[in-house]
Amino acid sequence: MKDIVLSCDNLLKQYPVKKGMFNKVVGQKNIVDHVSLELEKGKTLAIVGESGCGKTVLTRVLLGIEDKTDGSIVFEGKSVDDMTPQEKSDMKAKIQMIFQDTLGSLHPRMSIRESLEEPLILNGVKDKEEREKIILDTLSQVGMAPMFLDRYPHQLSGGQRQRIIIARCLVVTPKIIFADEPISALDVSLQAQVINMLIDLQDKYKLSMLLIAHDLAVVRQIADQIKIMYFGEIVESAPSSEIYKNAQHPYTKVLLKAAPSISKGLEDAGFDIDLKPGDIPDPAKPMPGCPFCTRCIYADERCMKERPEETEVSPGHTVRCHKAGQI
Ligand SMILES: Nc1ncnc2c1ncn2[C@@H]1O[C@H](COP(=O)(O)OP(=O)(O)OP(=O)(O)O)[C@@H](O)[C@H]1O
Repeated sequence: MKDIVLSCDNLLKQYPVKKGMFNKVVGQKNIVDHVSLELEKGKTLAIVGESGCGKTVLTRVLLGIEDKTDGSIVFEGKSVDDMTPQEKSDMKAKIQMIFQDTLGSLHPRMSIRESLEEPLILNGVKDKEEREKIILDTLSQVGMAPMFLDRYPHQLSGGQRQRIIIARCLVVTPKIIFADEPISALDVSLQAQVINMLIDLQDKYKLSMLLIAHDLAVVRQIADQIKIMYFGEIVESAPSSEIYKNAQHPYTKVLLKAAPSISKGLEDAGFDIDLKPGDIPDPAKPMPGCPFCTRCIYADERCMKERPEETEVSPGHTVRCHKAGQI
């Protein structure tokens, strides 16, 4: 049986559409559009989609930084709607976040030791010696020497800072890590190191990971499950290997083609498709059909008029596309 640590069902996040000099609210736009997902213990779920598709808003709502408009979120078997404020704050402590901006994620005037000590103090670890022991243990887990403790963020390289940010998450023994583009700001040579380290740490601590990325190459090595997000919706969802071998949605195929390291040799498998010149729809002006139809080379009249339902093409592989199986 699956051990689900965090899930959401039909999650909806709307923002008001404002107009005119007085910012009058004239409607609502769906930014996270009825998203459902399950995060399993010790596994990585990747959400992949281009900039602006709603990935960050989804993580903010899941974390409780922003309120959901509708739908449900369940953490360790309990709905967040039924949680006391204390339970909500315990949940937040068990979910830690890694961002891509390594410099902005650490306080510039705090030494590395202070940065690692702060979450421990906030989590009630009162004994200084105990804090130092946890810090030294965690530092070695991320492959950093104790001499870095007295340095400041600007004295570290991007890769070293990302290790410290990961250590800062780990000191409070989280259950889940949300990683928002954790390696996109790093040099290619460092990317593999950080990904390998995350894989090792995940295995060691049985961490669940929600990995946010705009590139399918980045998540290939680490994701167990991949969800492709477009315009606030999950348009394809499958186990990782299935996405790379048997993608069904044209948008997924475009993303595969855009990742040179994985697109090589895949042309014959139908991944050599391009985008039609067209705009991403405006969330403030919802359209009746498939949101991808303005950029899809296969779109026909039905795609313009009728929103595709989610259909299962094989066990655990779902897609929202009228053309699935035909292209
Ligand atoms: N507070 C807000 N009010 C209104 N619209 C917002 C707000 N926050 C985000 N948005 C809009 O929601 C959409 C999704 O934003 P989001 O940051 O989640 O995208 P993303 O997929 O994470 O992009 P990126 O990869 O660039 O971070 C964008 O169009 C953004 O302008």
